[in-house]
Amino acid sequence: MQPVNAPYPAARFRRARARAATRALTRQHSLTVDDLIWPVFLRDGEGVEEEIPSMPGVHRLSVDRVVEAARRAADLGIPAICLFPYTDPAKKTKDCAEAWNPDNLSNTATRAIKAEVPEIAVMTDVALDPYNIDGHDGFVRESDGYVVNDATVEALVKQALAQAEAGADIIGPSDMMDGRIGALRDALEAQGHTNVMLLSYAAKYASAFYGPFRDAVGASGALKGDKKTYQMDPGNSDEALRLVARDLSEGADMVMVKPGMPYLDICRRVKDAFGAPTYAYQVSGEYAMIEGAARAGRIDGDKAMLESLLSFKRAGCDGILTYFAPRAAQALQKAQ
Ligand SMILES: NCc1[nH]cc(CCC(=O)O)c1CC(=O)O
Repeated sequence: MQPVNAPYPAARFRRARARAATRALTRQHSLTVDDLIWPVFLRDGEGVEEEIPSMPGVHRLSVDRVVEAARRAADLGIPAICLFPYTDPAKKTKDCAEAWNPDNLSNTATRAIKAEVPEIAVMTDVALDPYNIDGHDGFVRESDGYVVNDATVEALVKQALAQAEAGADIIGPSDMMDGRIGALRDALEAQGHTNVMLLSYAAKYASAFYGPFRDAVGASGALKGDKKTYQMDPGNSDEALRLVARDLSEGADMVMVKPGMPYLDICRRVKDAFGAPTYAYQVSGEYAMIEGAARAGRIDGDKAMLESLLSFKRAGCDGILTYFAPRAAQALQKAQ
Protein backbone atom coordinates (compact mmCIF):
# COMPACT_ATOMS: atom_id res chain seq x y z
CA MET A 1 0.00 0.00 0.00
CA GLN A 2 1.23 3.49 -0.87
CA PRO A 3 -0.75 6.10 1.06
CA VAL A 4 -0.90 9.51 -0.65
CA ASN A 5 -1.26 12.51 1.62
CA ALA A 6 -1.91 16.07 0.60
CA PRO A 7 0.18 18.58 2.55
CA TYR A 8 -1.40 20.32 5.53
CA PRO A 9 -3.90 21.97 5.56
CA ALA A 10 -5.27 20.23 2.43
CA ALA A 11 -5.05 17.08 4.52
CA ARG A 12 -6.40 17.28 8.06
CA PHE A 13 -6.67 13.88 9.74
CA ARG A 14 -8.98 15.36 12.34
CA ARG A 15 -11.72 16.00 9.73
CA ALA A 16 -12.84 12.37 9.78
CA ARG A 17 -12.58 12.24 13.56
CA ALA A 18 -14.74 15.34 14.05
CA ARG A 19 -18.10 13.48 14.34
CA ALA A 20 -19.34 10.03 15.34
CA ALA A 21 -20.88 9.43 11.91
CA THR A 22 -17.66 9.93 9.97
CA ARG A 23 -15.65 8.05 12.59
CA ALA A 24 -18.00 5.12 11.96
CA LEU A 25 -17.78 5.50 8.16
CA THR A 26 -14.00 5.53 8.11
CA ARG A 27 -13.44 2.81 10.72
CA GLN A 28 -11.35 0.01 9.22
CA HIS A 29 -11.89 -2.83 11.73
CA SER A 30 -14.74 -3.79 14.00
CA LEU A 31 -15.67 -6.44 16.50
CA THR A 32 -18.94 -8.34 16.13
CA VAL A 33 -20.55 -11.18 18.01
CA ASP A 34 -19.62 -13.46 15.08
CA ASP A 35 -15.99 -13.19 16.18
CA LEU A 36 -16.46 -14.80 19.58
CA ILE A 37 -15.74 -18.28 20.92
CA TRP A 38 -16.61 -18.71 24.60
CA PRO A 39 -14.41 -21.04 26.69
CA VAL A 40 -16.28 -22.52 29.68
CA PHE A 41 -15.24 -24.80 32.55
CA LEU A 42 -17.16 -27.94 33.45
CA ARG A 43 -17.47 -29.83 36.69
CA ASP A 44 -19.60 -32.72 37.86
CA GLY A 45 -22.77 -32.47 39.95
CA GLU A 46 -26.07 -30.75 39.32
CA GLY A 47 -27.09 -27.15 39.74
CA VAL A 48 -23.48 -26.20 40.47
CA GLU A 49 -21.93 -22.82 39.62
CA GLU A 50 -18.64 -22.54 41.43
CA GLU A 51 -16.65 -19.31 41.17
CA ILE A 52 -12.99 -19.77 40.21
CA PRO A 53 -10.87 -17.74 42.66
CA SER A 54 -8.10 -16.99 40.14
CA MET A 55 -10.65 -15.82 37.53
CA PRO A 56 -13.22 -13.59 39.27
CA GLY A 57 -16.50 -13.63 37.36
CA VAL A 58 -15.82 -17.04 35.74
CA HIS A 59 -17.46 -20.21 37.06
CA ARG A 60 -17.17 -23.96 36.78
CA LEU A 61 -20.57 -25.22 35.65
CA SER A 62 -22.27 -28.58 36.00
CA VAL A 63 -23.69 -30.06 32.78
CA ASP A 64 -27.24 -28.80 33.37
CA ARG A 65 -25.91 -25.29 33.97
CA VAL A 66 -23.62 -25.34 30.93
CA VAL A 67 -26.62 -26.22 28.75
CA GLU A 68 -28.38 -23.12 30.12
CA ALA A 69 -25.25 -21.07 29.51
CA ALA A 70 -25.05 -22.36 25.93
CA ARG A 71 -28.70 -21.36 25.41
CA ARG A 72 -27.97 -17.82 26.62
CA ALA A 73 -24.83 -17.64 24.47
CA ALA A 74 -26.69 -18.81 21.36
CA ASP A 75 -29.46 -16.28 22.04
CA LEU A 76 -26.81 -13.55 22.18
CA GLY A 77 -25.56 -14.77 18.78
CA ILE A 78 -22.27 -16.27 19.98
CA PRO A 79 -21.36 -18.91 17.35
CA ALA A 80 -19.27 -21.31 19.46
CA ILE A 81 -18.63 -22.54 22.98
CA CYS A 82 -15.43 -24.35 24.00
CA LEU A 83 -15.45 -26.93 26.80
CA PHE A 84 -12.74 -27.46 29.43
CA PRO A 85 -13.37 -30.05 32.16
CA TYR A 86 -12.30 -29.83 35.77
CA THR A 87 -11.71 -33.51 36.42
CA ASP A 88 -12.21 -35.15 39.80
CA PRO A 89 -8.64 -35.88 41.02
CA ALA A 90 -9.73 -39.48 41.70
CA LYS A 91 -10.20 -39.93 37.92
CA LYS A 92 -6.68 -38.76 37.04
CA THR A 93 -4.31 -41.59 36.15
CA LYS A 94 -0.96 -42.16 34.48
CA ASP A 95 -2.64 -43.70 31.43
CA CYS A 96 -5.18 -40.81 31.20
CA ALA A 97 -7.96 -43.23 30.20
CA GLU A 98 -10.67 -40.80 31.30
CA ALA A 99 -9.70 -38.69 28.27
CA TRP A 100 -11.37 -41.12 25.86
CA ASN A 101 -14.19 -42.27 28.15
CA PRO A 102 -17.32 -41.71 26.01
CA ASP A 103 -19.14 -40.62 29.18
CA ASN A 104 -16.54 -38.25 30.60
CA LEU A 105 -17.60 -34.75 31.59
CA SER A 106 -16.66 -33.13 28.29
CA ASN A 107 -18.44 -35.73 26.14
CA THR A 108 -21.53 -35.73 28.38
CA ALA A 109 -21.72 -31.94 28.13
CA THR A 110 -21.22 -32.02 24.35
CA ARG A 111 -24.14 -34.43 23.90
CA ALA A 112 -26.34 -32.39 26.26
CA ILE A 113 -25.59 -29.09 24.49
CA LYS A 114 -26.04 -30.53 20.99
CA ALA A 115 -29.41 -32.00 22.07
CA GLU A 116 -30.74 -28.75 23.56
CA VAL A 117 -28.92 -25.99 21.67
CA PRO A 118 -28.02 -27.54 18.31
CA GLU A 119 -27.26 -24.22 16.64
CA ILE A 120 -24.20 -23.43 18.75
CA ALA A 121 -20.93 -25.01 17.60
CA VAL A 122 -19.29 -27.08 20.33
CA MET A 123 -15.51 -26.97 20.41
CA THR A 124 -13.58 -29.48 22.52
CA ASP A 125 -10.04 -29.60 23.86
CA VAL A 126 -7.59 -32.31 22.89
CA ALA A 127 -4.75 -32.68 25.41
CA LEU A 128 -4.19 -34.99 28.34
CA ASP A 129 -3.62 -32.45 31.13
CA PRO A 130 -7.10 -32.54 32.70
CA TYR A 131 -6.80 -36.33 33.07
CA ASN A 132 -3.10 -36.74 33.76
CA ILE A 133 -1.88 -37.41 37.26
CA ASP A 134 1.31 -35.61 36.14
CA GLY A 135 -0.57 -32.50 34.95
CA HIS A 136 1.14 -32.55 31.53
CA ASP A 137 -0.49 -32.49 28.11
CA GLY A 138 1.16 -35.81 27.19
CA PHE A 139 2.50 -38.98 28.77
CA VAL A 140 5.48 -38.48 31.05
CA ARG A 141 8.43 -40.91 30.74
CA GLU A 142 9.33 -42.32 34.18
CA SER A 143 13.10 -42.30 33.68
CA ASP A 144 13.61 -38.60 32.98
CA GLY A 145 10.24 -36.82 33.10
CA TYR A 146 10.24 -36.14 29.34
CA VAL A 147 6.82 -35.77 27.71
CA VAL A 148 6.82 -38.37 24.94
CA ASN A 149 5.42 -37.48 21.52
CA ASP A 150 4.26 -40.46 19.49
CA ALA A 151 2.53 -42.45 22.25
CA THR A 152 0.76 -39.24 23.27
CA VAL A 153 -0.48 -38.70 19.70
CA GLU A 154 -2.07 -42.17 19.74
CA ALA A 155 -3.93 -41.26 22.93
CA LEU A 156 -5.00 -37.89 21.49
CA VAL A 157 -6.52 -39.71 18.51
CA LYS A 158 -8.65 -41.83 20.87
CA GLN A 159 -9.67 -38.72 22.82
CA ALA A 160 -10.64 -36.81 19.67
CA LEU A 161 -12.64 -39.71 18.20
CA ALA A 162 -14.67 -39.93 21.43
CA GLN A 163 -15.33 -36.19 21.17
CA ALA A 164 -16.41 -36.47 17.54
CA GLU A 165 -18.72 -39.38 18.46
CA ALA A 166 -20.26 -37.19 21.17
CA GLY A 167 -21.04 -34.54 18.54
CA ALA A 168 -18.20 -32.02 18.73
CA ASP A 169 -18.22 -29.62 15.76
CA ILE A 170 -14.69 -28.27 16.21
CA ILE A 171 -11.81 -30.14 17.79
CA GLY A 172 -9.01 -28.04 19.27
CA PRO A 173 -5.72 -29.84 19.90
CA SER A 174 -3.93 -27.72 22.50
CA ASP A 175 -1.19 -30.25 23.26
CA MET A 176 1.63 -29.13 20.90
CA MET A 177 2.78 -32.66 20.03
CA ASP A 178 4.33 -33.03 16.56
CA GLY A 179 2.27 -34.83 13.93
CA ARG A 180 -1.04 -34.77 15.74
CA ILE A 181 -3.00 -32.81 13.15
CA GLY A 182 -2.29 -35.37 10.43
CA ALA A 183 -3.05 -38.28 12.76
CA LEU A 184 -6.31 -36.70 13.92
CA ARG A 185 -7.40 -35.83 10.40
CA ASP A 186 -6.74 -39.37 9.11
CA ALA A 187 -8.65 -40.91 12.02
CA LEU A 188 -11.61 -38.55 11.65
CA GLU A 189 -11.83 -39.25 7.90
CA ALA A 190 -11.51 -43.01 8.45
CA GLN A 191 -14.38 -42.93 10.95
CA GLY A 192 -16.66 -40.87 8.71
CA HIS A 193 -16.38 -37.62 10.65
CA THR A 194 -15.75 -35.71 7.46
CA ASN A 195 -17.20 -32.38 8.60
CA VAL A 196 -15.57 -32.19 12.02
CA MET A 197 -13.22 -29.21 11.95
CA LEU A 198 -9.73 -29.05 13.40
CA LEU A 199 -8.72 -25.76 14.99
CA SER A 200 -5.05 -26.26 15.66
CA TYR A 201 -3.36 -24.53 18.55
CA ALA A 202 -0.52 -24.17 16.08
CA ALA A 203 1.54 -21.42 17.71
CA LYS A 204 1.11 -22.01 21.43
CA TYR A 205 3.78 -20.47 23.62
CA ALA A 206 5.07 -21.65 27.01
CA SER A 207 3.46 -18.76 28.83
CA ALA A 208 3.05 -17.41 32.35
CA PHE A 209 -0.40 -16.21 31.33
CA TYR A 210 -1.95 -19.71 31.68
CA GLY A 211 -1.68 -19.72 35.49
CA PRO A 212 -5.34 -19.01 36.34
CA PHE A 213 -6.52 -21.64 33.81
CA ARG A 214 -4.44 -24.34 35.45
CA ASP A 215 -6.19 -23.52 38.72
CA ALA A 216 -9.55 -23.58 36.94
CA VAL A 217 -9.05 -27.12 35.57
CA GLY A 218 -7.25 -28.28 38.71
CA ALA A 219 -3.96 -28.98 36.92
CA SER A 220 -1.73 -26.60 38.92
CA GLY A 221 -1.27 -28.92 41.88
CA ALA A 222 -0.45 -31.90 39.67
CA LEU A 223 1.96 -30.14 37.30
CA LYS A 224 5.61 -30.85 37.92
CA GLY A 225 8.00 -28.54 36.13
CA ASP A 226 7.02 -26.55 33.06
CA LYS A 227 5.85 -27.20 29.49
CA LYS A 228 8.91 -25.80 27.70
CA THR A 229 9.80 -29.07 25.95
CA TYR A 230 6.59 -28.94 23.93
CA GLN A 231 5.20 -25.39 23.97
CA MET A 232 7.00 -22.64 22.02
CA ASP A 233 9.75 -20.40 23.29
CA PRO A 234 8.42 -16.81 23.59
CA GLY A 235 11.54 -15.57 21.80
CA ASN A 236 10.56 -17.25 18.53
CA SER A 237 8.41 -15.91 15.72
CA ASP A 238 9.57 -17.58 12.47
CA GLU A 239 8.89 -20.93 14.12
CA ALA A 240 5.22 -19.94 14.46
CA LEU A 241 4.99 -19.66 10.66
CA ARG A 242 6.65 -23.03 10.18
CA LEU A 243 4.21 -24.63 12.64
CA VAL A 244 1.18 -23.05 10.99
CA ALA A 245 2.42 -24.17 7.56
CA ARG A 246 2.95 -27.69 8.89
CA ASP A 247 -0.51 -27.88 10.54
CA LEU A 248 -2.33 -26.48 7.49
CA SER A 249 -0.55 -29.00 5.27
CA GLU A 250 -1.63 -31.81 7.63
CA GLY A 251 -5.30 -30.79 7.41
CA ALA A 252 -6.03 -28.07 9.98
CA ASP A 253 -9.09 -26.01 8.98
CA MET A 254 -8.27 -23.14 11.31
CA VAL A 255 -5.20 -22.08 13.27
CA MET A 256 -4.67 -20.37 16.58
CA VAL A 257 -2.10 -18.15 18.22
CA LYS A 258 -1.95 -18.37 22.00
CA PRO A 259 -1.74 -16.33 24.24
CA GLY A 260 -3.27 -13.34 22.48
CA MET A 261 -2.35 -9.82 23.54
CA PRO A 262 1.41 -10.39 24.01
CA TYR A 263 1.54 -12.14 20.59
CA LEU A 264 -0.36 -9.81 18.25
CA ASP A 265 2.72 -9.62 16.03
CA ILE A 266 2.40 -13.38 15.47
CA CYS A 267 -1.31 -13.06 14.61
CA ARG A 268 -0.49 -10.51 11.92
CA ARG A 269 2.35 -12.54 10.44
CA VAL A 270 0.27 -15.73 10.37
CA LYS A 271 -2.67 -14.01 8.66
CA ASP A 272 -0.45 -12.28 6.11
CA ALA A 273 1.54 -15.41 5.31
CA PHE A 274 -1.31 -17.93 4.93
CA GLY A 275 -4.69 -16.15 4.76
CA ALA A 276 -6.21 -19.08 6.66
CA PRO A 277 -8.95 -18.65 9.28
CA THR A 278 -6.86 -17.37 12.18
CA TYR A 279 -7.85 -17.13 15.85
CA ALA A 280 -6.27 -15.81 19.00
CA TYR A 281 -6.86 -17.10 22.51
CA GLN A 282 -7.16 -14.27 25.02
CA VAL A 283 -6.07 -16.54 27.84
CA SER A 284 -6.90 -16.73 31.52
CA GLY A 285 -4.06 -14.45 32.63
CA GLU A 286 -5.12 -11.78 30.15
CA TYR A 287 -8.69 -12.04 31.44
CA ALA A 288 -7.47 -11.86 35.04
CA MET A 289 -5.37 -8.76 34.29
CA ILE A 290 -8.21 -6.79 32.74
CA GLU A 291 -10.84 -7.98 35.21
CA GLY A 292 -8.52 -7.49 38.17
CA ALA A 293 -7.67 -3.92 37.19
CA ALA A 294 -11.35 -3.18 36.54
CA ARG A 295 -12.42 -4.59 39.92
CA ALA A 296 -9.73 -2.52 41.59
CA GLY A 297 -11.26 0.56 39.97
CA ARG A 298 -8.14 1.25 37.89
CA ILE A 299 -9.67 0.89 34.39
CA ASP A 300 -13.12 0.85 32.83
CA GLY A 301 -13.60 -2.91 32.47
CA ASP A 302 -16.08 -2.92 29.59
CA LYS A 303 -14.14 -0.40 27.52
CA ALA A 304 -10.81 -2.14 28.11
CA MET A 305 -12.40 -5.50 27.24
CA LEU A 306 -13.80 -4.26 23.92
CA GLU A 307 -10.58 -2.43 23.02
CA SER A 308 -8.51 -5.53 23.74
CA LEU A 309 -10.81 -7.67 21.58
CA LEU A 310 -10.72 -5.17 18.72
CA SER A 311 -6.92 -5.36 18.77
CA PHE A 312 -7.17 -8.98 17.59
CA LYS A 313 -9.30 -7.98 14.62
CA ARG A 314 -6.80 -5.26 13.74
CA ALA A 315 -4.00 -7.82 13.96
CA GLY A 316 -5.77 -9.93 11.32
CA CYS A 317 -7.66 -12.48 13.41
CA ASP A 318 -11.00 -13.87 12.27
CA GLY A 319 -12.10 -14.58 15.81
CA ILE A 320 -11.11 -14.69 19.46
CA LEU A 321 -11.51 -17.23 22.24
CA THR A 322 -12.32 -15.10 25.25
CA TYR A 323 -13.82 -15.57 28.70
CA PHE A 324 -15.45 -12.19 28.11
CA ALA A 325 -17.59 -13.54 25.22
CA PRO A 326 -21.07 -13.15 26.78
CA ARG A 327 -20.18 -9.83 28.37
CA ALA A 328 -18.72 -8.58 25.09
CA ALA A 329 -21.81 -9.75 23.18
CA GLN A 330 -24.01 -7.83 25.62
CA ALA A 331 -21.85 -4.72 25.41
CA LEU A 332 -21.95 -4.86 21.59
CA GLN A 333 -25.77 -5.12 21.67
CA LYS A 334 -25.97 -2.09 23.96
CA ALA A 335 -23.67 -0.10 21.71
CA GLN A 336 -26.03 -0.57 18.74
N1 LIG B 1 -3.93 -28.14 27.32
C1 LIG B 1 -3.70 -27.16 28.24
C2 LIG B 1 -4.35 -25.86 28.01
N2 LIG B 1 -5.43 -25.62 27.22
C3 LIG B 1 -5.76 -24.28 27.34
C4 LIG B 1 -4.84 -23.69 28.20
C5 LIG B 1 -4.75 -22.27 28.67
C6 LIG B 1 -5.95 -21.43 28.54
C7 LIG B 1 -5.93 -20.22 29.38
O1 LIG B 1 -4.95 -19.89 30.08
O2 LIG B 1 -6.96 -19.53 29.36
C8 LIG B 1 -3.96 -24.67 28.63
C9 LIG B 1 -2.91 -24.40 29.61
C10 LIG B 1 -1.58 -24.97 29.46
O3 LIG B 1 -1.09 -25.19 28.36
O4 LIG B 1 -0.99 -25.23 30.52
